Amino acid sequence: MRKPILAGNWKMFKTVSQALSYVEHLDGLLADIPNQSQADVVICAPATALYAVHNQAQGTPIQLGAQNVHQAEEGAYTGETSAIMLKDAGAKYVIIGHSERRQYFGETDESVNAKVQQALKHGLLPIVCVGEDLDQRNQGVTNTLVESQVRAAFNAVSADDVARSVVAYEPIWAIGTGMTATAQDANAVCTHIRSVLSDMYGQDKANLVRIQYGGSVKPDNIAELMAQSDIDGALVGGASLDPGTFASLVRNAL
Ligand SMILES: O=C[C@H](O)COP(=O)(O)O
Repeated sequence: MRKPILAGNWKMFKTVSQALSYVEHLDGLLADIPNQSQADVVICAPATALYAVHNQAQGTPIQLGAQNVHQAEEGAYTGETSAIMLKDAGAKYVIIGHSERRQYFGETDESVNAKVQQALKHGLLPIVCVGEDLDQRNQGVTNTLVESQVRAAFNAVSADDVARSVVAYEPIWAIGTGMTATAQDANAVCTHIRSVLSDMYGQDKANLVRIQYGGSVKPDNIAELMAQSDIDGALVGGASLDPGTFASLVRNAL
């Protein structure tokens, strides 16, 4: 049985003071959800707020993730953040290869793979994002594309490391648009992702990997998504920005 993982991706929102007040508020709301400990609740904060959120979240069920990592150990990479730094700031997870990073910052399957390896090397758990755009979906190449993204992301990664990783299936056309894949369509792609992982690492390891769906997930559609066989959680953008909405989403997910 895979533990559900509900991760909020704040993207480029929230100052440190806004982040701290959010965490305090969310902690109080989670306390009212009796079975909340059955899920991992993660906030992927901007780099500037990581350390402060880490401190604020001590002793709460809220776990911390980052939104990006550089693939190098350290060096002259102005503006970048290493896995060592993220770990030091308190991050447990890191989102890698989000479609916004691929689209606006030139990330490729190769850089995603390097980042996955670097994150795992330093004990960060990657949340690896894959997904098709609307043209690709209309052309019927979703499974082919997602398969190549998954194979590339985990190239040369050990089976044990893959089992600790999270994959987020995020159809690009559903991100921030209010358009959600149907739960059945989303699950079909997540099942395909698991079959690819099974082909790469064997069924037992593939069954340990948690696969999230992302793309306009809200409190009112999370339950149906979570009821699917291969969806183990959600990567949530807009609906994670308000603690009340995110807490409702966690409640409805369970
Ligand atoms: O990382 C989160 C995704 O990009 C989904 O964003 P959204 O929930 O605002 O559609």
